[in-house]
Amino acid sequence: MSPTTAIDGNSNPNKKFKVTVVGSGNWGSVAAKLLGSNTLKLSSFHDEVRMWVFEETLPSGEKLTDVINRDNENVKYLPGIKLGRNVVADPDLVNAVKDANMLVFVTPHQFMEGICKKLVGKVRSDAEAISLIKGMEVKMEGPCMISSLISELLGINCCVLMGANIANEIAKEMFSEATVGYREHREVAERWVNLFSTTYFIVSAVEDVEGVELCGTLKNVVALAAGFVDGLDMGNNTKAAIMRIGLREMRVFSKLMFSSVKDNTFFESCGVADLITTCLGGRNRKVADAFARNGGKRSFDELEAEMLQGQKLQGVSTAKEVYEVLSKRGWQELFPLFTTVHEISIGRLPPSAIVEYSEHTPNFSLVEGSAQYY
Ligand SMILES: NC(=O)c1ccc[n+]([C@@H]2O[C@H](COP(=O)([O-])OP(=O)(O)OC[C@H]3O[C@@H](n4cnc5c(N)ncnc54)[C@H](O)[C@@H]3O)[C@@H](O)[C@H]2O)c1
Ligand SMILES: O=P(O)(O)OC[C@H](O)CO
Repeated sequence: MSPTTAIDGNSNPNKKFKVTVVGSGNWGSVAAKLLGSNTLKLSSFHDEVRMWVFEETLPSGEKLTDVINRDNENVKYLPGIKLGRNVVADPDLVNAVKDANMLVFVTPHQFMEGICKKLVGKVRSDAEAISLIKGMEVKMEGPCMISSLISELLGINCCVLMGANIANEIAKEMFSEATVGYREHREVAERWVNLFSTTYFIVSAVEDVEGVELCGTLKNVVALAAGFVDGLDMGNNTKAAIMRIGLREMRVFSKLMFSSVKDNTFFESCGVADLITTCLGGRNRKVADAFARNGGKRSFDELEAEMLQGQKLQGVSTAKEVYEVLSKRGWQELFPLFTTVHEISIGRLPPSAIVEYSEHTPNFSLVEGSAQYY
């Protein structure tokens, strides 16, 4: 960082950063609230935070955007919490991003490719992005992290922010931590840390975009396994074992995909802490619990629609995406937990298989970037 650069990475005292949040679900709305309260306090940011809303009509016949702007509350995805008057909902994606030089992406991962394609050529060339999205795409060449999708399609740098962050708790300003992952540009990471930090939301930065993003992405698969265990009333020891095995598979998978991934990242909020909170209190765990209690007879799609009222699970599609990567490489046996979670979620195996696979689980370690048995 140069000596003339301020703590927020702004070396030009006349330049003000303008923030737009792309997404307005449960976490998207909480992020907009948190950012809106900070932009009012930080002199190098414009007060207004624009929030792109995927427009929908409420049962009352009103548009969600109109209700958010009138009542200052996202009544569908974050009821009971005021967002702050400087958070402005906008149903027009291109209009929402056009003036922003700090773009916060926070939608379910399955919608991001379509969103990015609509934004090609529409964002400022000097914009910086951050992704709060836990998920990935799988292409012919292999996995494509959402931050890479944003960077490649929009031609802008993209950091990530992940952590033990159940949105409804942060909305109530309960203490938690998060991790920013960045590549090379420390001063940009510091600007994001400054923009997100509050007394109840403690953010730190590590130079490991892929490690941070894969932690946030893969823990959702382990959360499904934890939910199956809960739904089968298997107890705390079993759940702890699933979390340990899951963490190990997260680390091995991440390091096989990106040799740059650092072991220490797994000890940050984005790693072990997010795994724990998701396996205790997340939506993936909750719906997987119901799936197991129904003996796998009701699909995840059906349960998601019934239990989450429009909110989206990330774990089921991530388990499928991870499985595609594993099967292309012939690695299923190296990742028995990830493989079994996918096979249970599509009904190929019963929920009880979540512990049965362990009888023939190979132990493995990483030696010079490749998986080896030990
Ligand atoms: N909710 C949490 O506690 C939490 C915490 C940390 C990270 N995350 C991550 O943040 C990301 C966003 O999750 P969320 O909780 O804000 O969303 P959500 O699951 O609460 O809401 C779903 C959102 O998707 C939108 N949507 C529906 N159809 C769409 C379409 N066709 N195109 C675009 N958008 C559409 C809805 O309008 C809604 O805003 C996910 O990757 C999630 O894993 C969530
Ligand atoms: O509710 P989940 O399972 O989508 O998890 C929410 C967050 O990712 C927890 O950090």
